[in-house]
Amino acid sequence: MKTIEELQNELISVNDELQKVDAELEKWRTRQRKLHEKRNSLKNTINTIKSETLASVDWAGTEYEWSEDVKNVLKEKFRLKTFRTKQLSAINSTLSGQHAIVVMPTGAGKSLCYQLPALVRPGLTVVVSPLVSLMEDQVRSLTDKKISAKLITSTSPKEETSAVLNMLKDKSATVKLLYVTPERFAKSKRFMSNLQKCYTDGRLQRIAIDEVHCCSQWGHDFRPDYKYLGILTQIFPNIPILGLTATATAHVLNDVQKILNIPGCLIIKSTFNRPNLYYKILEKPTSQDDCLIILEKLLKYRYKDQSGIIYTNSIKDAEEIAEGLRKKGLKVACYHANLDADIRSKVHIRWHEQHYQAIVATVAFGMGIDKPDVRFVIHHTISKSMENYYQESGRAGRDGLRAECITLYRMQDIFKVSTMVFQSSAGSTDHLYEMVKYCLNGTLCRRQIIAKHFDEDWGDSDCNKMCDVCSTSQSDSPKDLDLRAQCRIIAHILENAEKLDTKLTAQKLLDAWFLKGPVNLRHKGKEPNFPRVLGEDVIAFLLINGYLVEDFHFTAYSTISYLKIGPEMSGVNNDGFKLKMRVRVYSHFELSKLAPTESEGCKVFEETDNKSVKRKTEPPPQLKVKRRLVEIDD
Ligand SMILES: Nc1ncnc2c1ncn2[C@@H]1O[C@H](COP(=O)(O)OP(=O)(O)OP(=O)(O)O)[C@@H](O)[C@H]1O
Repeated sequence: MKTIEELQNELISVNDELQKVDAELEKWRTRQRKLHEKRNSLKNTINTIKSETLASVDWAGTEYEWSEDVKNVLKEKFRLKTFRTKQLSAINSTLSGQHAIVVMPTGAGKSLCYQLPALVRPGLTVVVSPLVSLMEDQVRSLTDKKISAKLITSTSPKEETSAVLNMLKDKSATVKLLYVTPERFAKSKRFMSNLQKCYTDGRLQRIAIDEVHCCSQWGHDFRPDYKYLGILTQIFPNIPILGLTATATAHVLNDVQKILNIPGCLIIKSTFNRPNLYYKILEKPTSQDDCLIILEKLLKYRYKDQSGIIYTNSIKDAEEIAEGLRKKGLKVACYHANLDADIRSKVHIRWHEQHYQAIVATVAFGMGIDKPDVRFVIHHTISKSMENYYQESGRAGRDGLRAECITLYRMQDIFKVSTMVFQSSAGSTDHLYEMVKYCLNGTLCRRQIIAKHFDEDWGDSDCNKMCDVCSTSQSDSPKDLDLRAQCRIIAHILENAEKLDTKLTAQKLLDAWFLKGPVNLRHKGKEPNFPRVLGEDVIAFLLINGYLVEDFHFTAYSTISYLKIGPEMSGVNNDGFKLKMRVRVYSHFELSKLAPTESEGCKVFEETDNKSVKRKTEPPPQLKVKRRLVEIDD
């Protein structure tokens, strides 16, 4: 029998070997991870090249066998004279049998891209849509045009659902468009087997998927049942899929292609520039009462008799502001997820009917808003990302006429939003900081910041003085604030607080920096020789650039964001440390003067039959009222 010493020696050598194996495994795991990353990146590159090759084809031609019919249907059925940008390309590509994703900004006219082809070819187009209210609107509008369209929802009467399901098996049926929710594909066996019959009879023409970004977890409206749509290409081979969305980030588009099993498909993207929207950042006062005075002036004078939306980031704010404005004699209503569906629907309808001038809402007031004459969207608090901001502000000016997108910005709101973002699984502080960058900017065209977000490049003429930066004549050259000394002071304050076992919020840090608050937290130097409001900009600037980081702490009632020294601050005491911040230029803005109505920007691009692109002003389209906004068809 072995001695204990021998066994212990054996144990040591086994441990040594295990350590070596662990190190080896770690090496292989790292290699495996890298190979996975490389594989994904290669796949994405191949898909992008495939998409780009398809996109390099000129799809906007008028020489296709169906071109004459397309022209006639546009005029006779839809009573429209010309196509808007990329509509004809989308129509020709889907009629050619291509799988495609159409990316157009909100209000650009995506619906026509599948409604018109449905009438040019025999058979049925199935449209997947996430909201019952959107489906009802579309079916109503098509029926008005004498186009045969149906929908099935969980609330449709049994006989109606049955009739529609039978229609799928009926070779002589004349229905051209059928609207369903994604849940129908996932949960109704009868629907799927009847649709299979429709397919084997050769009557399924195409599947259009509206708001296709809902497939992706990276999108802003993820809907789990959209994932199920990936099987469609297997069940219905050769049936073209046409996805439509206003979300353009490459990450989401790649994900959507993967989920739908259409990698490398054609992507038809029109510009995201909305030339008729005027973008403006307005200094937000610290007190709610002062905020109300600004909002009152805007609604009473600048947007007198005009319709709009005020977005807040909490139900409490929405209720307080609506109440405050009502007390000032304004006709506004509140909208948030805690209200009953009936009340929300009533509020929405009355706003459409111009009974309310504005809706004070949380972002629950979102997808499905199709009021063309929204002349202003005011953000009382910043959005949680640029993507969200673009979608929310984009609800203004759908009629192509001038509208204003105003954001009230103040440093304190960063932390209101970051604590919410930190608690939710979907958001990210990186995305929020992009939004903060947009607000802190006072020298670069706001459109250029938005364009960067969508991988686009817009020049001065694309803005045409339709943002506060471009419309302000900047006589003095921009000023840079040297932050070397101030950074050292801020780092010192935070180090000292840590020694005292004290955590500092941004406000407390500002206090200590401006020699206010508890004496033991202050520094020994002089107070900064600039106003505190510029100090707020400095703190925000340091935060979004990694010199400061947020440290979130939970209490029983809330989440608090404290500030800590960030990784970029490590070199602050080195001789070579340099840091400058461009000082914001505040533009003039008349709260009490009627907003301008005319501008070059009030034009929308149109794609004509002969492909030349020209500008044209449109009359506002008819009002459409969305009934139910948020139901999910289950
Ligand atoms: N070629 C066109 N000429 C004039 N008006 C058009 C044209 N195409 C669409 N429209 C009108 O533009 C408006 C917006 O269209 P639609 O609802 O399809 O937009 P959308 O891109 O789907 O927007 P959202 O993303 O908000 O759903 C509608 O009133 C529609 O009638």
